[in-house]
Amino acid sequence: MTTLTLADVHALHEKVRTERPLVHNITNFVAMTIAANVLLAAGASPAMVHSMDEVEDFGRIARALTLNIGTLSSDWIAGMKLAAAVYKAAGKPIVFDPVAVGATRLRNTAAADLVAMGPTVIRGNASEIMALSGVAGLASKGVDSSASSNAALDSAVALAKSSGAVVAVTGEVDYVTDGTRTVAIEGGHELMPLSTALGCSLTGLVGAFVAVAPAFEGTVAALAVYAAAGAIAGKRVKGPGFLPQELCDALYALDLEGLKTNAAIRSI
Ligand SMILES: Nc1ncnc2c1ncn2[C@@H]1O[C@H](COP(=O)(O)OP(=O)(O)O)[C@@H](O)[C@H]1O
Ligand SMILES: Cc1ncsc1CCOP(=O)(O)O
Ligand SMILES: [Mg+2]
Repeated sequence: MTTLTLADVHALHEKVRTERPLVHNITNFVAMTIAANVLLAAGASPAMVHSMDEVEDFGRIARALTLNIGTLSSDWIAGMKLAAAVYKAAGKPIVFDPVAVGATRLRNTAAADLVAMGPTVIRGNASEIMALSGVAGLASKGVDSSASSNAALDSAVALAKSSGAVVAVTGEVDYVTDGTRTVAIEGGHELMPLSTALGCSLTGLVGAFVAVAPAFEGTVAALAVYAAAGAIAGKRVKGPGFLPQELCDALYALDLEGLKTNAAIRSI
């Protein structure tokens, strides 16, 4: 298998910057502003809209949909299902972020239903990917992971096989798998989990990349770009407070040199 190179990743980032794809995000209240800024800084165009009454119209103009169950309620679930059906019918990519799945019955049922609708990509932390793939007896800590991404790799592969989606499990090392091919992406910074909504924002960024590239390559590229920008930002800050702002500045300025110095992709 030929691994995506960092030059390929940079070319896809330039494609995002040139095409500026509109990404429709039904995301949580915590992430809305941070994720929108991440998408803008990386060169895409975000819309953070969740009304059921606007799904059909946005489905005509947006190039990808992201669904995030972070601040869930019953009416939002109905809106997400409608949106998933509209984008699926239009043949446009859907990225699903199963925030805190495993913590409540509402989330477990909603996540299972959304996975059954056939998302293009599922992106979550280790605990979420393990819970979604059916690992029993997990103690959920809510939105934060209590496991390493390495421990979730088998679950990610199993989930990719059972769902047909490309699965990205993030953490100290990120992994992307379609059930057959698996790559690891290194980079990022240990402060990233201490700043809220950076995972949710990455899910939005995956939406932008899969709008302009096939699901597996687009997901790897989005994670590599984010890993490099996260590493650059982490070196600039004194703590988590200004990390989102530095991350946006790093995404905005990211070039091939910055990618090569701060991220790595390897086949496993
Ligand atoms: N220990 C770490 N070292 C480097 N990067 C990390 C670390 N933990 C998380 N990240 C990065 O933070 C981002 C969010 O991942 P994660 O924390 O797993 O998701 P979530 O915020 O949904 O829990 C990803 O880009 C991931 O690579
Ligand atoms: C803190 C919090 N509570 C509900 S959603 C949310 C944001 C979670 O963001 P992330 O999964 O990117 O850490
Ligand atoms: Mg998350």
